[in-house]
Amino acid sequence: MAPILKPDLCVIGGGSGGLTTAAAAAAFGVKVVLIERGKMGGDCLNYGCVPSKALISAGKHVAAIREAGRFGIRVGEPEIDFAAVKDHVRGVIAAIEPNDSVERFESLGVTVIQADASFVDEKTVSAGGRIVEARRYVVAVGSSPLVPPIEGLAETPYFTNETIFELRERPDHLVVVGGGPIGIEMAQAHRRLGSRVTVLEGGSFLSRDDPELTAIVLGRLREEGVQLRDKAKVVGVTRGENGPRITIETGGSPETIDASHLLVAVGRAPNVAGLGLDAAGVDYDAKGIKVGPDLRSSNRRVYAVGDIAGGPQFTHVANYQAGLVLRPILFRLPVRERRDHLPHVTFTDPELGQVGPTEAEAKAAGDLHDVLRWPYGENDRAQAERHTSGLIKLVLGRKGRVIGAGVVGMAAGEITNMLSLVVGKKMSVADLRDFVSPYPTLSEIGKRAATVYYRPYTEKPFVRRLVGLLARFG
Ligand SMILES: Cc1cc2nc3c(=O)[nH]c(=O)nc-3n(C[C@H](O)[C@H](O)[C@H](O)COP(=O)(O)OP(=O)(O)OC[C@H]3O[C@@H](n4cnc5c(N)ncnc54)[C@H](O)[C@@H]3O)c2cc1C
Ligand SMILES: NC(=O)c1ccc[n+]([C@@H]2O[C@H](COP(=O)([O-])OP(=O)(O)OC[C@H]3O[C@@H](n4cnc5c(N)ncnc54)[C@H](O)[C@@H]3O)[C@@H](O)[C@H]2O)c1
Repeated sequence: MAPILKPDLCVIGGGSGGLTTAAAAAAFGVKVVLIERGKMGGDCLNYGCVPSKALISAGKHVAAIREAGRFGIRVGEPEIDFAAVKDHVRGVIAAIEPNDSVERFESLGVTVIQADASFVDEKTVSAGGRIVEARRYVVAVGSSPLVPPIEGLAETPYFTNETIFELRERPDHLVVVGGGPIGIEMAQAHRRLGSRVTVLEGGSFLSRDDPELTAIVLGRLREEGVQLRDKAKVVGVTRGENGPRITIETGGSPETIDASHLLVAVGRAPNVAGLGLDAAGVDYDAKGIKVGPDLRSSNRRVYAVGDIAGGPQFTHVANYQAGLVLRPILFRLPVRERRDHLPHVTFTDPELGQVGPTEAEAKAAGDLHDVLRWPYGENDRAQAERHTSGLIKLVLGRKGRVIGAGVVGMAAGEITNMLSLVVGKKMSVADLRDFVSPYPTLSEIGKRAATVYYRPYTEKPFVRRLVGLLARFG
């Protein structure tokens, strides 16, 4: 029998959160065991961010060719080889894979076990016949596609984010259940690559974002021919003649829609099954492992990061949390997670970014003092790029502090980086006004929105009188 492993740290799950934790801890010379049961890189690399952004990028090229006429360039309708597009997606994963590989982590000094991990008691984990007794554990086991209890779904073939990227023939009519970020990103990409696409959303589309901004994204999808049906709850699925037949409830009598392919994207379920959390004394619920602001579970040796920790489900959040838990684990320092500065971006065209509260959220919390807007149409670079549809909104708290910001438009994800710094560092409109933004860049819209705050000052009689008085002195 192999000897018991007794590392300082055992990380369970080799996705975004787990790999960041393991690599950073190993860099400090700490003994680390990493356990991964599936593909290294987890959801983000294999079934999530990376393949979805690669597919979106292919769709963007199609759109650019179709729009080339606006620049005086004449090209025909692009010919799309769907299987070759999937080769491109596979190629992007392959290019990133070495960073997340077993070989790389072993070269960093991490002991990697490729097996299913399960707690056997509060201090011990078993995986692939090995026993691990670590001083601390970081659980980063992620989430899986939620399969809703829709009648007939289990008996009908359907896709999730774990299978859709393997599909090599172009869907004739893709019906997407769920109008969250997965559904909307996948809908636009498939439409651009030549499929008919219908999205069925039981509530409202992209409901976590500002409706004033999402309206611009949804308008674009409709213009491109995506059928968007909100308040259309899917209640049943059967096998139709050419694929799944979907029944929706829209308030009136039920309606049916025929698809060639069905993609289910209705949220995520935490990967708690088989993890032995009860044996470990780790409390959990339907959202995942229950953690405090220090990301520690009810078992003081066990921390949780990423999707399993029950908070916002993004790779950058998993990475941020990985950075946080290392402080108590390595340096015995206290730590407190912040959520008010976490950004997210939906990679549609136009992109949609948000950091901190939306206007409605700030209002509901009683924190809203002002909202500043600046349209893309008033930005010279947006004009040169002919991408003038878009808007930035700065949500202000007391004394001109930027507590939230949303942006929709070309490269909104990149602009969200700057806004994330502004909100995270608790900056004010004065900071945005005073920094020098290179011309002509799209990011200038942040600065221009900030100047709106000062417009009323130019109208104040006192200020005008003072300027007039000073002018007399030459
Ligand atoms: C289609 C899609 C697109 C997305 N796009 C974006 C995006 O653009 N930007 C963004 O920020 N986020 C995006 N996300 C979300 C992002 O992928 C997740 O938030 C992120 O992967 C979470 O990281 P994690 O470490 O918590 O989990 P994961 O990356 O999923 O890693 C968990 C790992 O744990 C392993 N595991 C599970 N149970 C066990 C066990 N018992 N023993 C051993 N190993 C186990 C799994 O095999 C997996 O590899 C997207 C998600 C999807 C589905
Ligand atoms: N760009 C990004 O950062 C990005 C991209 C994709 C996914 N993600 C992450 O993955 C998570 C999961 O995304 P998601 O889109 O699957 O989930 P989601 O929870 O954001 O959206 C699911 C949608 O499905 C709808 N729905 C549920 N049951 C339904 C039914 N029976 N009929 C019709 N509609 C129904 C819900 O009303 C909801 O709007 C996101 O929350 C996000 O954290 C991030």
